[in-house]
Amino acid sequence: MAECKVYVTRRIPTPGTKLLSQHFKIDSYDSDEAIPHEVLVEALKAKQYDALYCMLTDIINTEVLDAAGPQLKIVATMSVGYEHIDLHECSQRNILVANTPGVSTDSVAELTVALLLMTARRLPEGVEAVKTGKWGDWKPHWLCGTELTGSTLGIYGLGRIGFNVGRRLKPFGFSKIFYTDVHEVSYAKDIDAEFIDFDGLIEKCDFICVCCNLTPQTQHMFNGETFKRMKNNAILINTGRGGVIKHDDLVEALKNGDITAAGLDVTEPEPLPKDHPLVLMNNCVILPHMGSNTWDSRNAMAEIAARNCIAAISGQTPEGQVLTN
Ligand SMILES: O=C(O)[C@H](O)CO
Repeated sequence: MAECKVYVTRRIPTPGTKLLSQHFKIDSYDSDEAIPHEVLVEALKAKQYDALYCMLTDIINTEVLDAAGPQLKIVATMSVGYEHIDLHECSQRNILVANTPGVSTDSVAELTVALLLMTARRLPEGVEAVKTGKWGDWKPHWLCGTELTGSTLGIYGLGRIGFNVGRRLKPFGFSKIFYTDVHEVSYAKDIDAEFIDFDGLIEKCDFICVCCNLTPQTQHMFNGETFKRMKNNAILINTGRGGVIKHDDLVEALKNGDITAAGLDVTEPEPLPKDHPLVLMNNCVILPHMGSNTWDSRNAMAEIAARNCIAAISGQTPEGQVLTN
């Protein structure tokens, strides 16, 4: 049997390369930076790769798939999100699509809790004050934040990550946990979470954690109209996808006091320019999309994406197969 070939769009953690090298001849973009789209297209042309191992920064569209050619069996992304891949086009061409579910659940859930606490208790402002010599005498009103105890928590998207955020936050003593999803899920009872529609979620919750994927249904669900209906004391946390929030509207909502604060690990666009109004606001805490940045998660993600490629060339169902139709 001819040797199978994979194109890898970035330097990846060693466990992924090790596994791939047992089954494939590997070509890769030898950089820690994202491959420019036109470079990816050129790299794939006439090379007859069996597998394309990509990242969430690579737009896998018709142009890329045309360049890869009809022998391509799989697009395996080293991410949970797969909104950068044209699923319809892959399905038309019988190309499998696979992601890395499960292995970054804990890391993203942990970071969501950290971001919620950072935002609620204004920790970045405190750290900044110490570093810049603004820590003066103790003052009754200085840097007061919001307590979690007794508040209502809303989780938008109770998948693996949303559930694990709820599980970690429950011991903080929220008076009630609500969740909104496309339908009710039985495991919600393990964290005593109550199903509620989107209107109820935004009107009742003091904290809302966005933990969903970006889909046509979730895109810009948090917009000017939504913010006007949220509680003025509400704090919005997003570790799902930036596109779920309309950022220009969030700027206005934070300025007008429609909501109190926001904590974002994902933004639209990414990276957010350093002079973006949200970056300059004290009531918005922004992290550079680092939810899955732990060695455990990244090594596991690299490995599962490699296993997905191997499954595809062995005629097996990849464990992270995404349904494309
Ligand atoms: O989709 C994912 O896996 C994450 O957003 C990357 O950290």
